[in-house]
Formats: sequence, C-alpha cells, structure tokens
Amino acid sequence: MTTYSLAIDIGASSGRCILGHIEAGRLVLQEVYRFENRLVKKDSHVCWEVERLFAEICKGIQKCKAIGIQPASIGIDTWAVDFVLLDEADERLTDAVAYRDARTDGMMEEVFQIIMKERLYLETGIQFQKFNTLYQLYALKKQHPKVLEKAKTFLMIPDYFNFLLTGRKANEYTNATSTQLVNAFTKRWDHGLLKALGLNEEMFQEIHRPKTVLGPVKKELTDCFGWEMQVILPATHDTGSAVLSMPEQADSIYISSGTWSLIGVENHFPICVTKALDYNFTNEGGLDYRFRFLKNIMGLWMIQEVKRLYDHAYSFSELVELAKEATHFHSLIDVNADRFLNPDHMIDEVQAACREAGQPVPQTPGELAKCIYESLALSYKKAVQEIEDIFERPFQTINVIGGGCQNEYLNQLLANATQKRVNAGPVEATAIGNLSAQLMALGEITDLQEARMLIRQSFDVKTYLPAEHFVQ
Ligand SMILES: Nc1ncnc2c1ncn2[C@@H]1O[C@H](COP(=O)(O)OP(=O)(O)OP(=O)(O)O)[C@@H](O)[C@H]1O
Ligand SMILES: C[C@H](O)[C@H](O)[C@@H](O)C(=O)CO
Ligand SMILES: [Mg+2]
Repeated sequence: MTTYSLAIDIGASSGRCILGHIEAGRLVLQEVYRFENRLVKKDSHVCWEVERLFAEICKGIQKCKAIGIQPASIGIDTWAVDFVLLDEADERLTDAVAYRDARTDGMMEEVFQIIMKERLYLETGIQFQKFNTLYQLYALKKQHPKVLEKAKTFLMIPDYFNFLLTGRKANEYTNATSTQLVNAFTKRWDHGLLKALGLNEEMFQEIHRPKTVLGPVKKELTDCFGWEMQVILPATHDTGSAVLSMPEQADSIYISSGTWSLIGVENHFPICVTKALDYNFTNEGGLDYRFRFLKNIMGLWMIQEVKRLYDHAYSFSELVELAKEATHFHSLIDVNADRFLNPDHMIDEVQAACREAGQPVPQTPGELAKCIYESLALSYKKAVQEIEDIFERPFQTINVIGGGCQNEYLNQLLANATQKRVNAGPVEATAIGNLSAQLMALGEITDLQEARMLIRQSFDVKTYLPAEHFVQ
C-alpha cells in the first residue's frame, strides 16, 4: 500500500498542494492544486487573506479525493514572521497583518531603547529586519493595547492553519525562531525578552519541532473530506523546508530563490559573533536543531511587482528574454534598500533610485528587468563574500532552489559575478522538504541523510559555470 503525504506550500506569491510518495527509490511529486497568494488592503493595513487561504487548503485536500488519492498526512509551510492572535474563545482577534505593512516603521529603533541590539542578537541570533514578529508585537502593543490585552493565544500563520484543521494550538520551532523571541541556545521562548517587552508570556504556545505528529484532522473536517489524515509539522517556515531539501555539501552555499532570495549555509551551531551581526546574518532554526545561517536579499518580489504593474502582459520567462536583449543597458541599484520593501509603485521607485544615483534610467520592461537581475546578482556576490569572510574559507558551489532557479539568465549572472559553479534546482524545493519531513515522521524515510540522498536521485539539477564572454 503506497503511503502518500500532502505538502501545502504557501509562498508570498502563490500556494501549491503537492502530493508525494516514494516509488522505485525516487520521491514522486504530483501537483494537485495551485492558487494565488496576494496582499490586500484592510483597515489601512496590508494583510493576508487567511480565511481564503484556508479555503484553498481545503480545496487542495478535496482535489486529492477527486483523483482517488487519500494522503495519510498533511503538512503546511508558509512565509515567516507573521501571526494571528486568538481571544479566550479561540476566535481570531487580529487580521493577519503582513510583514510588508508600515506599522513596524520605527519600532525596531524604539525597542533598542529597551533592549540593546547586541543583547537581542547574542540571545536570539536573528537578523534585524524591521518586520520581525518582535517589532510587530511591539507595534500592536503601542497602537492597539486593548487588543493585545485580550489575546490568549499567539499562532504563526502555519500554526493557525494547523489549529483550524485540528483544534490544537502549537508553535513550530523553525518558524518561531524567525520571531526574534526564541533563545538560540535554549530553543525556547526567551522569557527575559518577553518580560522586557511587556508581552503576555502565557499566549505563546509550546514549541514543537519538525516531524512532530500534531494530531488528526478534526472530525467535522474529516467527515467532509472523507478520510482521516494526520497533521504533521514540517519545517513550517518555508525556507526551513527548502533548505532541508539541499544536498549535504559542506562547501556549498544555497539561495532559496522566490519572492525573497535567502542566501546562506547550513550550520550545526548559531554564529552570533559581531561580524555576523554587522553583516546582518541570521541563525534561523532548521531540522534536527541545525541552523540556517543566512540573510534576506530583496529577491524576485521586485520582478513580481514590475510584472503586476504591466498588468501581467509579460510572463516571467518573457521578462527574462527582454532583459537578455537589453544588452545596451546597465544600471545598478541597492536592491536591499528599505524603499523597495513595499513602494507604492516599484517601477517609479527603481527609476528614481537610478536617477538619484546619476545612472541611466530604465524605461522598458527589459531595461527594468535587467537592472533588477544585475543588481540582485551583485547583492548575491556581496553576500557570498561576507559568508566567506565569516567562515574564513572559500565555498565552491552555489545551489539555487525554488521558483527563481528557472531563471537561467540570473543563474548565469550569479555564476559570472561570483566565479563559482551554480547548481539550479529543484524548483519545488520547499514542498520537497515539507514532504520529506512528513515521510520521516511516518517512517517512510529514516533520517535527513537518507532524505537528501533520495532527493538527489529524484530531481534534476542544471549546472552553470562562469563564462568569460557572457554578454550582459
Ligand atoms: N519560467 C520562469 N522563468 C524565470 N523565472 C521564473 C519562472 N517561473 C518562476 N520564476 C520566478 O520564480 C519566482 C517565484 O518563485 P517561487 O514560486 O519559489 O515563489 P513563492 O514560493 O511564491 O514565494 P516565496 O519566496 O514566498 O516562497 C517568481 O517571482 C519568478 O521571478
Ligand atoms: C518575511 C521573511 O523574511 C520571509 O518569509 C522569508 O523568511 C522567507 O522565507 C520567504 O520565503
Ligand atoms: Mg516558496
């Protein structure tokens, strides 16, 4: 009897429901449903449509039934840092305000007046992004104190979907670390920080690790779906699942390339030294208490916005072709500037940045895409240099995973900029890592090493080498 698991991988731009099972020594994927994810304006905040997303998850489960497959388990992963609060009746008290919302503007600086930046980093090892959960909760405390007083349960986005499926309340470790409220050494909520910030410690749930079987889907949903399923915790932070699917290579750097570009290495201990702080690297939690030593680079969000502003007249591959044709055009911007986090109009913002720097101003879709891709490649190169500076040794290979690994032009730019071998794939690395954790919990895969061997045997990888005469 074949054991199937269902991965629900919801990124900032799209969600997908992917069945996985092992057959003839390979992990076989079957995408059963894909849906849009988007930011919406609600009560002057930028929010996620969590009720719609949960309805999409249920639709994905029903699509399995339609093709006659009843997965034994389901696991959900999403983007990091964002959360909802429940009241004492377990009703949702807050909208799922998105990390791109402006409510955290200035909050990080205010928190540093209460807790020294260096202490925060030494205890949590987490990068300073103004949208970290810590600053979102601090903003909520300042702007809506009554709401926070009523809050009895803190659930991150995947935790909330798990609660809707099972009725069980739990925080998952890899995603909890992204809050900047988990101690990197105890692996528990840092009650010293919670007290210093005046946050209600009781609302934080017990932290559970990936591969935990949370429990069965609740009866009223099981009656609707038609079969019983166990909810298993993958690395519910999507990048945590993506990195799980990486080859076990000590000399390689990964870029999880999607809405964000997460560039880093896998480690067995947190690195909270001053140089890591100065470079703003993070130590997010991974499977089996490994660490994802990485940093956020603005990523393909910028291209997603350009595509949207052209009313999706160009596909991603067409934008790549147009960028390739714009050989005459060269302008570079700092993609990680706050101005690109959520501008009113990304095209205007990129043009303004070029104009202010006295560079040629991109006018066409191709020139805009080329400016963004070349600037991303430059940012990747800088991050690779920082990693090699911290580890005091060179790395030979860069593994690019996620949707962005399909961008052959950017992969080549990366190989040329860093003078390193670039291995691209798999595209659905996050779902693969999600499924691997579930299949480990079900005993279908023994451990992470076996999972990584299985993944290498199952998915193609395309290699790019630095080219002397690559016309940019
Ligand atoms: N055919 C393609 N050619 C070039 N780039 C592509 C192609 N298909 C997708 N992409 C790139 O992949 C990106 C989406 O990647 P992915 O699907 O991993 O993102 P996501 O999972 O929605 O986001 P997140 O980073 O939040 O997980 C797009 O923004 C686009 O730039
Ligand atoms: C907001 C976070 O930085 C973001 O979710 C990132 O961690 C990520 O994983 C994007 O897929
Ligand atoms: Mg993704």
